[in-house]
Amino acid sequence: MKKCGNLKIDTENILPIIKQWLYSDKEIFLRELISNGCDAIHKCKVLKDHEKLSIENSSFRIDLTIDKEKKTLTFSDTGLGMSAEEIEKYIAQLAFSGAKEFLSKYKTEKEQDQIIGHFGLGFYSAYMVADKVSIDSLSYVPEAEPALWSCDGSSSYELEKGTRTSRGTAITLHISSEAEEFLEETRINTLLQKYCGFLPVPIYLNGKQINAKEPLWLKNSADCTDKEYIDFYHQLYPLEPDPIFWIHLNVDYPFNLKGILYFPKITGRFDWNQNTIKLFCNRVYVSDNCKDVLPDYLMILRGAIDSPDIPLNVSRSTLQVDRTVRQLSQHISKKVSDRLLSLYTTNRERFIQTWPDIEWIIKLGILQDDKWYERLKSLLIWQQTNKDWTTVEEYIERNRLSHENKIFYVSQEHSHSHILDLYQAKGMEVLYAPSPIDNHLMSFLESKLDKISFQRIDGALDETILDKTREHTLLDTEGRTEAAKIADFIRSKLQIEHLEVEAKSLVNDTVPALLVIDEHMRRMRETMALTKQSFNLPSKNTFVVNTNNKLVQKAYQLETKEPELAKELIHHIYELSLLSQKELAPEALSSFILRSNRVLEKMADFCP
Ligand SMILES: Nc1ncnc2c1ncn2[C@@H]1O[C@H](COP(=O)(O)OP(=O)(O)OP(=O)(O)O)[C@@H](O)[C@H]1O
Repeated sequence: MKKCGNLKIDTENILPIIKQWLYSDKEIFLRELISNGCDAIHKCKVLKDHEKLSIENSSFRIDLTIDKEKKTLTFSDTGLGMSAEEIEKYIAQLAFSGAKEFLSKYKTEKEQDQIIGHFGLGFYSAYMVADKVSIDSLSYVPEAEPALWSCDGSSSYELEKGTRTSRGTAITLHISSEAEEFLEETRINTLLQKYCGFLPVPIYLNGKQINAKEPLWLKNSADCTDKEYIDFYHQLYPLEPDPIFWIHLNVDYPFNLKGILYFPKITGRFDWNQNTIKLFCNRVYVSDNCKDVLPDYLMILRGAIDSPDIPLNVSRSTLQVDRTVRQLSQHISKKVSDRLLSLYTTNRERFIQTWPDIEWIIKLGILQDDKWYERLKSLLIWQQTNKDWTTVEEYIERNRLSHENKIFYVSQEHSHSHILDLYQAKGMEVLYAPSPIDNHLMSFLESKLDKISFQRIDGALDETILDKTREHTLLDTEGRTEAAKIADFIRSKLQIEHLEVEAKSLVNDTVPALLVIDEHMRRMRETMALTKQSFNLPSKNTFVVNTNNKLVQKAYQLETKEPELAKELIHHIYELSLLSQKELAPEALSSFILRSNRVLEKMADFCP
């Protein structure tokens, strides 16, 4: 048997569902009721434009009044009002939005953009905080009768002749005992600032106006001064230092979007998961959750985005990710990259100054988004140890003859100084790569750019820091060079498993030794540490002693007369190189200090 039917809703059950599940936060009732008042006023303006109504714009306002004794909160607007029939049609019929009906009658693109409601449910959010709600309304239609509707949250309501004498609607919430916080003026004031601070209609709380300012994003960027941008930033984030620069967004096609994005000054650590951009829909604050509207690497930006085209769910607090959202995200990414490029090309000095605040965005974007990489690869700059700034391409070009396609770097300014001395002795350029993301970035660039490789200055023993003219190449009777014998001697004194030992002629005599840490293994180890993986990678280190260094030569000569002291010295030289390369384990520090004292005592013995 085949049967067709219509789904039925049991009205007894629908209100509890709205109360408990539809809205994430109780406070949202405020946004919903004010939005309704705004819509009602906007509709009046449309009727006025269509010459159906003659009134002064100055009469438009929404008033909130708290009556603590009666435990009521009243929203009164001077909008178009409702007749008894309209209340039955729009309010008593759930999920029927008068907004849609109105728009189909008076439809123009402009008006569509400005009406907030469209689901036909928002009014019922009042029952999250109220036991009973009444509506006293007078329609704009000449000779209309006021209507008074009230409902205690059950499925029945009362409708009678109202008392209102002026056009508009007053909605009174009899606040429930669990929601008495909403009878506090300060609480309501804070919520009004948050949700309604930028609404186009004046809103008053107990007679005081809340929202005096037009949102700056609506103004033409050519008419905004720096001061206005900075003041607006402080209005959104009162405790933050001044932003470094900003981008004014204004798109009409293929979607409608306005907003201002700020690059914040980075102070201390920042949280990429923190939602800091405020999302608005027709000037109503919707959420701090801009995830998906912005790519991850831009989550650190601040500011406001206002778009009627962001597809919100019924509760208006989360978005549905669809094609528009993805387009929006790509558009914003393009705008931000254009801004960075223009700063780099027009004012490289300022770009460099702001680098500490923007480098994370640029680098993370390069790793996460190929289009971003293509657009911004030319402005990825690195500071050199001589304090100049360079791009990889410029570096490669300058050093083509001395070390083709190889880029030398150090991770930190104050570590590796003994090795840096060797490079500087040969006038070689070394970059700083201090941030934790640089490891990934260098591996990424190696995969993108043909043949280039990054090498930390202790990542391999580069030919350029060897002095071949002073190499000990003479063979003894057993066919061994002096350097090989020194290496054997060091190995026998250290006796450290898996540690390679070499003796080389280095360009700078004052450096006794250095530790060569395999570049590839070290990067893997650091990545694992960053991602908190505990797998213990074997290290692949080579201890290189300098055959031109006096201390190394002395220790070698001491072997016959004072073998114990020679051993102490070699261990000491080894641990000093670990220390200067930040490789000395914390638990080895106390034995290092004890040995230092013993060695110094011995030295003192030699003094007269
Ligand atoms: N203050 C008001 N003045 C005039 N009409 C109102 C007022 N409040 C509500 N209405 C009418 O009741 C309808 C239903 O309101 P409700 O808040 O439930 O849904 P909505 O605003 O249409 O959509 P949404 O659920 O997206 O907010 C509105 O579309 C409007 O026609």
